[in-house]
Amino acid sequence: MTNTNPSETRRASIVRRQAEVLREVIERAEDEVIDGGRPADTMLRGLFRSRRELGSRDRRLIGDTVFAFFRWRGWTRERGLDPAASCAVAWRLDGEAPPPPVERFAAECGSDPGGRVVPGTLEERRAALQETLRANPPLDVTELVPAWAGEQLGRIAPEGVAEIIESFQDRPPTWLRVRPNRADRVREALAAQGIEFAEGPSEALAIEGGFHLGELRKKAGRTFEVQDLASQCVGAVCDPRPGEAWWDVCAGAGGKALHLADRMEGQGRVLATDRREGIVRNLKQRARASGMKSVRAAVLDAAARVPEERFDGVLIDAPCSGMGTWSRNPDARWRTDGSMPERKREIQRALLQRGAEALRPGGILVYSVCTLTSTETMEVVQDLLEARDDLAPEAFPHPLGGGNTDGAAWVLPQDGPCSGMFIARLRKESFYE
Ligand SMILES: C[S@@+](CC[C@H](N)C(=O)[O-])C[C@H]1O[C@@H](n2cnc3c(N)ncnc32)[C@H](O)[C@@H]1O
Repeated sequence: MTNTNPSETRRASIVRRQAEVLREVIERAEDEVIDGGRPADTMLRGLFRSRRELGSRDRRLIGDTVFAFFRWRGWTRERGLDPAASCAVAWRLDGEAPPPPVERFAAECGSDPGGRVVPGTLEERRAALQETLRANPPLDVTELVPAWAGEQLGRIAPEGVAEIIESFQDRPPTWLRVRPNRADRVREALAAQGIEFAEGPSEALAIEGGFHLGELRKKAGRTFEVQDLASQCVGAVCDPRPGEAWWDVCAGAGGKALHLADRMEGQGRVLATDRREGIVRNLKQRARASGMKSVRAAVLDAAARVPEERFDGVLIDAPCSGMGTWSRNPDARWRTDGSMPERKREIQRALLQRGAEALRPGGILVYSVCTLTSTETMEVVQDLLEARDDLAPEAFPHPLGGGNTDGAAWVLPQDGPCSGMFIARLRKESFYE
């Protein structure tokens, strides 16, 4: 008769169940994300809604595995490892031993190549995996992104491609934007909840680990917004003054519109538009919850129509290929095709033209995109300057230090660490009207 320990039996059954769910989720991820182009976080949200039996630990395990799978796909799946082995190797490359359900999933497929857990530099991780896989041709850092992306990065940072790709392989912290004069309250609330944080530029705070946003809100109220550091840099480049009127053309959920209003200390006006109705509804709720009376939200297709009013400042945070967000959304690199920058360039050009029309003489136009392609950044600004002789680049201090710019700045993902962003500032000549 064998002696079975009930808690071990229970643990084994949990591991078996989690391994089964992982198998199903990774299969779905291949179909829906790679073939169907659906963002991995949207897929996971849908899955968790339909599978209420999955607890918070299951959800964390699944989420971490799916994101690691996509983060390292260029060296695993794309190099012929099967999905289960790709998951196990991805955990090691992230610097942790694969948890038992991942080990079991890989063992069932008989495919785990093993190897060391490597928390070091990207080159150390590459070398360790090279030794394990004896890959031929040898693994290269540029394989961690699609070839078109490597080529675009080479155009904006010929010497810095490897460093940018390395920054895509680590998860950036969650950044909080502290609202004016609320820094003490936010810090107290974080300390009261035992949430560790680091100080960033302009009172931005970085939280490395997970935390419960709802609980923090209960304690700190609307004294902060969750906003990536690169996105906070856009508000700094706009630098709106109290009393001004600004148009945030592509306001989305309103992160930057609220920042503009805060920087004007509520004494000014921000028209925040987006062509998507649902997101404008969210924006209205968010502005109301933050007590921001100076933000007015409206649905508008800005490529087709501009408001009658003329503005002191126009911000165009345009739709783009999103390469700057690849550390937060590692799956995006495998579902974005190389024609996207060229396709986005068309809408970016149209939005910039409309934005320029809505500026008063002497007004400021700020163009930002969370991407690192040349096609959607310098080339779009060049197109605009060729099309309109009433606009000129205006120098501004780099928002993360490092001196004055000549009218355009890169925020690189390794600078924060944060998302990557391009920001240009132009002024409309005043003698044209
Ligand atoms: C990069 S996102 C904006 C993010 C937002 N500014 C923020 O800080 O959260 C781009 C936005 O542009 C919007 N958009 C795309 N085409 C548009 C158009 N023709 N007119 C207005 N908004 C548009 C999209 O719906 C999307 O929300």
